[in-house]
Amino acid sequence: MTTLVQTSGLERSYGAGESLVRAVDGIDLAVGEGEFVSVMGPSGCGKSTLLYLLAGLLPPSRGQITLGGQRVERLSRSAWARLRRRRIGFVFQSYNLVDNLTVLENLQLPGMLGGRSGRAARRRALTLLDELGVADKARATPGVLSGGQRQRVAVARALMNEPELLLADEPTGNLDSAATTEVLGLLRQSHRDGQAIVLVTHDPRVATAAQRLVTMRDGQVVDETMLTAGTGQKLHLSDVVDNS
Ligand SMILES: Nc1ncnc2c1ncn2[C@@H]1O[C@H](COP(=O)(O)OP(=O)(O)OP(=O)(O)O)[C@@H](O)[C@H]1O
Repeated sequence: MTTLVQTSGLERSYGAGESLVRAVDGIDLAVGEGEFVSVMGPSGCGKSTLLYLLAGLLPPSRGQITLGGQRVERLSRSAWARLRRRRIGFVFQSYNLVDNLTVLENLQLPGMLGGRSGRAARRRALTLLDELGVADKARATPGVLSGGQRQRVAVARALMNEPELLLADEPTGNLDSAATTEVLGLLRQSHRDGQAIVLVTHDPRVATAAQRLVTMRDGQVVDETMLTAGTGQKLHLSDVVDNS
């Protein structure tokens, strides 16, 4: 498998002196093209920080990040923003949709920022909304949608520019069981279509949709388990008990 993203000695601290927190403390992680990796671990172990570092939303304190063969850890904010628009999709637990835009506009905008014409962005947005089962909500604003529908829209937005890497931070954290199943189905389908995914979750059911489970503790990777994709067959849930 060709490596898509790789970190080496990745570190990120917050604060200084006695209040210094080593949120990510020396992580070497490689994710292959089209690979689906989930990350679990107790609350505060650095999962979100790791994801934000991979997205260039936070600069590392130390270490390297290589994306598609390019060293990216020292890119400027604006260079990261350009790179993210083209190559990385991000799904947040709290959806982060723009409330005063319609669903269609929420997708069209990043599509246009990613280089599509208004018409092409609209076409792509409508196709995605259709594939993700929320086409009938295109003209609604996010406020009238259920949590599950909002997260479908957020996944669609993340996929607008056909990113090589989809990063998802607790995408089902605010959803009930039925909506979790729906969003998980979308991620699985997207992975079957060749999408590389790194997913942070507290939910073992969600984690086992991946091909590989990475367990973190205290800012470090303490275990990596290969899963039988989507079945969790090789996973012993007692090994990944989430203490949060
Ligand atoms: N902006 C910040 N300033 C200071 N400390 C922070 C900041 N963001 C995170 N931290 C600290 O860094 C550590 C890792 O936080 P992070 O949110 O990455 O963990 P997490 O595993 O994602 O937690 P959770 O599962 O609760 O979301 C925690 O101790 C947290 O309190």
